Amino acid sequence: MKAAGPAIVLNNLHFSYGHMPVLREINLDIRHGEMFAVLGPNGSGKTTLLRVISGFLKPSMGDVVIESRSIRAYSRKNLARILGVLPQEQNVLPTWRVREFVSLGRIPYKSRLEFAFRDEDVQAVDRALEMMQIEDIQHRRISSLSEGQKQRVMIAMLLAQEVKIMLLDEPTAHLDMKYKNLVFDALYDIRKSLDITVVACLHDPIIAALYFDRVALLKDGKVYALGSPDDTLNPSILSGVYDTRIKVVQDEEIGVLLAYAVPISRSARDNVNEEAWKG
Ligand SMILES: Nc1ncnc2c1ncn2[C@@H]1O[C@H](COP(=O)(O)OP(=O)(O)OP(=O)(O)O)[C@@H](O)[C@H]1O
Repeated sequence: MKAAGPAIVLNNLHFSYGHMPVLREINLDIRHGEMFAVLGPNGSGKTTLLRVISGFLKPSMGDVVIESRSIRAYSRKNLARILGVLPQEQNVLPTWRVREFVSLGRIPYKSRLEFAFRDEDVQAVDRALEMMQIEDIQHRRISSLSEGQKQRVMIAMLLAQEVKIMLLDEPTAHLDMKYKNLVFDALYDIRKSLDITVVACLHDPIIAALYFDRVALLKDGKVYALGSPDDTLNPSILSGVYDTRIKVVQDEEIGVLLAYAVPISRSARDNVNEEAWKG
């Protein structure tokens, strides 16, 4: 049954590393089953925001509410049954085999006394391997995989964990175009069928436009814009966030806005008025 209220609420969230403020006045409600993208320039606070939402970092002020309860009220194990994190940097023992690693997603369902795998655990691992199309490499060691294959293994582990909320930090950074879409197509489908909420930090506004319901654009640790991809991924907002010239074209076939930064060398060559893009 769907829980009442949003999946995640951030109330007046602030975070500082020492004396350096990184997140300021963040107020967000993220709905159940929503695909929610966080975009923004390097250093704008995206990873820090995910770490605060995951409970890895404690906010200096404000609160994180997960499924209507403050994150402070959860034990680590209970939180791990609801929320799974794919960090940007993964420390994975290279000697693990793919299937063993994906099976770690079942640990939050085990007690200290019972570690045996039941049928439901085996099925969850099989489903996760299939969704990420990595059944054929399930017996290989992680150290022998390409970066893109490793990334799919990491996501499969979260799928085996059967979490309700996935926090993904640049989940497809190492993937080629085909596998980028494979990962987001899979996430798009499973969040619909399993009502999973996906929050992902991204650098690619095209992926945000293709797959995500809403986008928060961060700048200097604050929410600069929030709304649907159509409302936020426009040249005026993007140019303001990234402080460079952004062009947006409409894809007629799939009806989404595709945004990209215009190379400065090309702007100069085409004699573009450099002030015009600032809108
Ligand atoms: N462990 C840390 N200690 C001190 N400062 C940090 C730490 N981690 C990040 N910062 C600083 O906090 C700010 C936000 O960093 P964060 O990694 O959250 O940004 P980001 O938007 O995810 O960047 P990127 O797009 O480059 O991954 C940056 O100025 C960064 O240097």
